[in-house]
Amino acid sequence: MFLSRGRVFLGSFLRLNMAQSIVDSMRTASTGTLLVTDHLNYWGGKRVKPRQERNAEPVFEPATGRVLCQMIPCGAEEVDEAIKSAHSAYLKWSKLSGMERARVMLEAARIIRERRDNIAKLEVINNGKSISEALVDIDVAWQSIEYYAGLAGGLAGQHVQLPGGAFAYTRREPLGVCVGIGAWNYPFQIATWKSAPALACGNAMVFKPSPMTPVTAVILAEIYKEAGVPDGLFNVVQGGAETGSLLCHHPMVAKVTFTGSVPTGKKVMEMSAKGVKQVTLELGGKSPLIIFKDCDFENAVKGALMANFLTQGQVCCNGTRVFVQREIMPQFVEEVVKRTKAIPIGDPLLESTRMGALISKPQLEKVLGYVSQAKKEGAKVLCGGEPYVPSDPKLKGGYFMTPCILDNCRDDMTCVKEEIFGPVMSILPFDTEEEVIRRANNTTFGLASGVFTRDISRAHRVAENLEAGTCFINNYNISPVEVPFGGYKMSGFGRENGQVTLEYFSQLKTVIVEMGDVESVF
Ligand SMILES: NC(=O)C1=CN([C@@H]2O[C@H](COP(=O)(O)OP(=O)(O)OC[C@H]3O[C@@H](n4cnc5c(N)ncnc54)[C@H](O)[C@@H]3O)[C@@H](O)[C@H]2O)C=CC1
Ligand SMILES: C[N+](C)(C)CCCC(=O)O
Repeated sequence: MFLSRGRVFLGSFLRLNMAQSIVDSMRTASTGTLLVTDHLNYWGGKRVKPRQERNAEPVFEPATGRVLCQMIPCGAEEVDEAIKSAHSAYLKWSKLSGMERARVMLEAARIIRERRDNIAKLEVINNGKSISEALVDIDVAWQSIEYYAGLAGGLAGQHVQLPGGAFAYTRREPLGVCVGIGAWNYPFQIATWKSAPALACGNAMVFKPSPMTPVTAVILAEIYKEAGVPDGLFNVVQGGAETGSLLCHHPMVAKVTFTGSVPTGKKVMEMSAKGVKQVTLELGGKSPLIIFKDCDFENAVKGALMANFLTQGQVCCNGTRVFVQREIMPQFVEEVVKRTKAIPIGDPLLESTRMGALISKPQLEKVLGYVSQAKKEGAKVLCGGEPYVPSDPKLKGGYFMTPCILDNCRDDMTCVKEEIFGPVMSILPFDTEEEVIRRANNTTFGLASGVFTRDISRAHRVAENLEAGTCFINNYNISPVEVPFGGYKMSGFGRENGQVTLEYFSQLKTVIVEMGDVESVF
């Protein structure tokens, strides 16, 4: 699979050619040196050259602002080819036993584990997050495949006895060709969270990454192929809204699983409704993190940082509304500001870096815009919220900013109501449990929530009353693949991870068997 051909150096850049192992070459790659010229589409078991070069969009390396590659969107014919290739693989894959599918998936998980360092590096170069985080993302990715491989052999129906010796049984069957549409914040991990349960159930998938992060999903496609899936089982089509909408409208698609913003999620649901396709929507959030005065203070401070600053704050489930009980507000603010100021920002490929670059210049500007709007509305910036230029000259064109803490916030401020998707924490004081639950739930979102307290009754009472798909007690933003993840309210529906996700990628057929004679009323 990963044929190693000679590298071509262009000036000081490392240029990678088609079929050359990007992953293997990552060992020597550093920030500011990589150019990807491989074809980024993948179907029928191989990388596919774009049919036309029209509408190419440059893809940037966030840490340097340099062009990393071109993203060339797929048109209707290409989308159709990818879906047909998926359908033919589906016909073979769906006939295998769960155990047979599991064996192939375990091999894919093993290959990812073996190449984790290099896949993580490529993710960092395309996404801008720190390598320490990207390594965790890749681990969560192979764990997800391993987990669903483990469940594949257990997929089964039910036997039901009926009168007169008749009986019925149910077969748990796949849906067919599923479409995955991903966001740019966890490019490789999202592709596995969607494909692992889909493939375990016997489906095929056509995956469209975000146009800003096109490079690692195709590595996953190559790894699945190397592990032994039939050609066409997992395909990658590149593109933005237009390609995404071609996928959602295609009559051979049975289901769409989407991660991204609420407005796009609504469109995906509308388009899917026309073909009565199932949908899973994993959308944004504005999650509350509630810190009671009886918390373990050290853990609560760590939790607040974890809830806000992973992936430069570009995480859907972030706990960006940090409610702190008034009595501990001064100590909390002091400690959280001290630690936020100490976060090392810079070259995301350095092990010591804890915060890299935001995904794009427009995203950086949007986040900085939220900070100035917050100031106008009366919030006080305790630290950060400024563009940041690292001392390393190669990073001067990167999209960096200093992580920001906002105080003097009110529930009606824009920074408290809207998803910022950047490193901006809003701190809000509260007095009572009843009050904080009401305020925490006063949002159209409902993805996640968190509570720090030593009082176990209170912890479970708060968890019960928060309107969100996840509640973290005394931690935040850990992502065990064994438990369901997904939204309440406008944060979406359907789940990813956990056993229940098998339900979202399979359907039950009832088979009724008569053992006697037909009793006809005619
Ligand atoms: N919940 C989450 O994890 C994420 C939330 N967001 C939020 O969304 C904002 C904008 O980010 P975007 O990447 O532009 O999110 P988006 O929701 O526009 O895009 C997500 C995915 O949907 C695709 N898409 C866009 N329009 C489509 C259409 N009409 N039909 C089918 N697919 C379509 C995109 O190409 C991308 O692959 C962010 O600033 C953030 O607030 C963004 C990414 C992830
Ligand atoms: C991995 N985790 C839990 C921090 C975030 C995953 C959800 C997302 O796509 O933003």
